[in-house]
Amino acid sequence: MKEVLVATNNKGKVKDFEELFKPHGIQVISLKDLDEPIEVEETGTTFEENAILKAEETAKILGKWVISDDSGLEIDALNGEPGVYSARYAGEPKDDEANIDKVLEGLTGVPEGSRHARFRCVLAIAGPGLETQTFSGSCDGSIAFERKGEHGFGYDPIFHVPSEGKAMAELTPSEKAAISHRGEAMRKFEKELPNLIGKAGDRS
Ligand SMILES: O=P(O)(O)OP(=O)(O)OP(=O)(O)OC[C@H]1O[C@@H](n2cnc3c(O)ncnc32)[C@H](O)[C@@H]1O
Ligand SMILES: [Mg+2]
Repeated sequence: MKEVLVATNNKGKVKDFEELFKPHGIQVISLKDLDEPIEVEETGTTFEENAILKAEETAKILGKWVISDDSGLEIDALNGEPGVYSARYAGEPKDDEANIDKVLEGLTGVPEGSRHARFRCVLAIAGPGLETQTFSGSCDGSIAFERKGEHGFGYDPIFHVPSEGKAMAELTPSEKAAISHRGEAMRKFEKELPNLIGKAGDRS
């Protein structure tokens, strides 16, 4: 496995995955690199359902193993919103800045101690001859009052990471990989990697 197809159209996720696969010498190819667009409808009600949908549908279309990622932000004071709707919280088309504005407005008047939130991520791997597997991770923090930092994507500028004393967007890619929801899911996936490479070898 010298390259891996990640079934995502999100450039920010692609960068995270490049950082995560770098130590394995594995190159990341995403749906953005394909000639034909693939956009799987995310009709599930959980991160796990959507991750499986994206991985299985894309694997069926391409006829090879793919990894997908479904993720989002859960804010306690907003009863778990935006959750599985994180990408399009402020409506179509997907707009990270508008999503952040909507979260900050929703939390108007909510004091510092009541702004707990968590990022969640479920990775799924699916493909020919493989039983679909999932790996999950989460990252606890709180929603800041304003944006900080230039790294990352999505809600990173307003997600305060207490262990680092910084916003997620202030962390370098390798610092984010070490503590993020995607990093945690990825480390579980890594444990399974030797088995998966073995299975890939059996098929060739
Ligand atoms: O479905 P794909 O094509 O992978 O791309 P997407 O952006 O639509 O991805 P999701 O459906 O999984 O929605 C995840 C959203 O949650 C947010 N999100 C997920 N992980 C994040 C992270 O590490 N940092 C900041 N925001 C994140 C961000 O708004 C994403 O658009
Ligand atoms: Mg999506």
